Amino acid sequence: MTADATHPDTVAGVLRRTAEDRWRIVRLLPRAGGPAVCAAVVVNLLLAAAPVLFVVATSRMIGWLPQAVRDGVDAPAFGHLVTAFVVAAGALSAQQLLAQLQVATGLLVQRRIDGWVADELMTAALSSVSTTPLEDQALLEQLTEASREVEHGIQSPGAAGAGMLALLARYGQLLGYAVIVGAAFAWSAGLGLLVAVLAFRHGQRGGLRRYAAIYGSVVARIRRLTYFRGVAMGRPAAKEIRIFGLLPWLREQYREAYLDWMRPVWAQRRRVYLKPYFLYTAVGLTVLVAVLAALGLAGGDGQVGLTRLALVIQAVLAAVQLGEFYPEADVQTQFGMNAYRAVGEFRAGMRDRTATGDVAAGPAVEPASGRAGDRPAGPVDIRFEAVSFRYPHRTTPVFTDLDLTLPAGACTAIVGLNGAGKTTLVKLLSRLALPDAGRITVGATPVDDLPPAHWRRHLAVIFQDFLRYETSAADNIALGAIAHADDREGIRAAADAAGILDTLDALPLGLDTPLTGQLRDGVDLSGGQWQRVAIARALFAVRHGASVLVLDEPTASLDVRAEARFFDEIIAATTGVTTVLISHRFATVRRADHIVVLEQGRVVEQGSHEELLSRGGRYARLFSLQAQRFAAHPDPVTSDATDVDPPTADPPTADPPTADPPTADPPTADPPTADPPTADPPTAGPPTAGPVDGGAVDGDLDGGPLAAGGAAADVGSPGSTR
Ligand SMILES: Nc1ncnc2c1ncn2[C@@H]1O[C@H](COP(=O)(O)OP(=O)(O)OP(=O)(O)O)[C@@H](O)[C@H]1O
Repeated sequence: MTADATHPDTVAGVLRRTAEDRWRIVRLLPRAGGPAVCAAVVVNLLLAAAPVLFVVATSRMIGWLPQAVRDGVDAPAFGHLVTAFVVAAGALSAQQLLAQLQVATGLLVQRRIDGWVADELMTAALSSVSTTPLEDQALLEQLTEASREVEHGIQSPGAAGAGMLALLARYGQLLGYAVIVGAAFAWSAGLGLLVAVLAFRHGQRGGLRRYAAIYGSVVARIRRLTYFRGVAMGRPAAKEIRIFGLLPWLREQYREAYLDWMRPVWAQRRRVYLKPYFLYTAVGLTVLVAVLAALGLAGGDGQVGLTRLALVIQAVLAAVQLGEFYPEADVQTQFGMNAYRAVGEFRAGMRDRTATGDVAAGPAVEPASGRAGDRPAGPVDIRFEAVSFRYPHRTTPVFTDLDLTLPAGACTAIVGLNGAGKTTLVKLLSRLALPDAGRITVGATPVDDLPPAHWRRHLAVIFQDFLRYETSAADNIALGAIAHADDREGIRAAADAAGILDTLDALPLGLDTPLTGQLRDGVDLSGGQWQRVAIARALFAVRHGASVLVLDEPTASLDVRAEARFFDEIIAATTGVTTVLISHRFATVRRADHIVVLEQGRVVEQGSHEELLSRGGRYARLFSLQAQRFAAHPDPVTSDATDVDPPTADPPTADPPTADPPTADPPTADPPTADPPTADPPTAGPPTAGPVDGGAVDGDLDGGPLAAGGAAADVGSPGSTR
């Protein structure tokens, strides 16, 4: 916890920090609503009074008992005895009932506060335009701590609020017992009792506070521990753990992470718990013994009657019990306060980004309103103008002065080796990352001038790591334009265009089937089927007004037939929409209107498939390489020509081996020394090892035989179907 470091560990510093934290929690209480807080306050005050009343009533019973026994049942003393008994029994019963009410009202207060804090946290987490702040380690740590407690609700800010109210009952009782001792015996004894019990409490509670400070300082280590536990128990890793026999390795990692977390705690536990506990217990016992000794002496002298003696003894014994740990309040207030402090620090951290313009004036993620009707008058060019971008904590920029145009209503394919910056380009386009320099314009308007939520309503982006929502198939598609979730016909049309409708219709509940094996009647899909569902989500967004469609590796999980039909069935369904297609597969990109080759954050080539092939540069070589792979590794699947492209449309002569001649590689674009002609012959070796241009390993390209089949088969066919 960084806040701990800002306060010196002196008594004044501790008191100040505790007061600040508690005040912060008190200020949260109104979030639970006036009636709920009032009810909780009343219950806790009554709970403070009931045990005190019980002590008073039973003491009076003891006081009347000798006389009642002496005078018989008809005497007034017996009546007093019975009255005292009834009051004591009533106080005891009320105490039982109030304890239940304390739990119920506490839970109500807790849930309402936690709901509000969760909203605040979510708003803060989503307040930045880009996702860059969430890549900041310190900020992420605060978010982790804050959200973990809010989510589990055990040591949450709401639990701290309820715990604070529960303290009213405990300290109310303590005060009541001290007043009894003061009134029945001596005010100095009452004060002494108060001091003694508070000293015991400080020994207990102070230890917890110090423990929490250590716990806060190792929160990052807990995340590692949680991570390994999640990997070991979670479904996603279950296959690899079994295949690679990773259990012993995981066990060791978990053990190490656990020891790494606990060692600082163990190292300090004597300082934290033992020594202060002995110290404060000694102080408390001394004061207590003095009070009891004074009482004994006074009783011996006959200065204190039976009722008062019973009162004082009972009050002292009951008060001593209050020097202990309070299970309904202590852990909750300590860790709940820490969690709320983390919420505050996280919100402040996100606010700091305002200075750099990274936080939207309003909520960056606003509820999706209707997309239809919000569409620009017509598609317009999107331009990257001298855009530079570097990820935080990275020294090398991804882009330096990038200039690029995405023509309006056309399909632009972006190709490039791994790490070339393709996904980052999409992040910049959708403002999930903000340029360090340069600008992106939509028509004549800089994208920065558009409210992020407004701009994003025009975007339908499916990233490589698209989300698989554990909800119905229909919802998975409708989430592309949530305001139109009731457009069942549109959902079916999008699923149909993505080629997944028949599969979804065949599920147990059709489109209403939950797409998860974790739920009753739920069914999980294959990777390729999921990819089609994600594409359907984007198509549904387009149907409802998105005018820019971005698909990052849309065919990565599609089989060869689906990949071959991708353009005809999916891209054709979005005619007139400005489309960006990112793919390593030439079978996917070759029919795009415009192809851009990215390399190390620069556009090294662009044009149509035919133009780029005839230029004989980077694209032509990569394309040829995939074709050669196909030639070298014919795949039985692709030999089913009817599923790919008809042989007639694909004359072998259209893409002769000479498509990649040494002479087609102009020295200016690609120095011959970096890419010697002999380095790329058809028989140059295994495809994954073939060096391309200055040693760049093209094995990064996802150009397996299946992809190459489509690419090779279609060379020379008309460029675009759009
Ligand atoms: N969140 C991040 N933080 C820091 N660096 C990043 C982050 N994401 C990507 N990078 C770096 O930015 C560069 C471009 O990454 P990007 O994901 O845009 O490449 P890509 O062309 O999409 O790659 P691929 O084909 O493998 O998907 C890489 O060097 C990568 O290491």
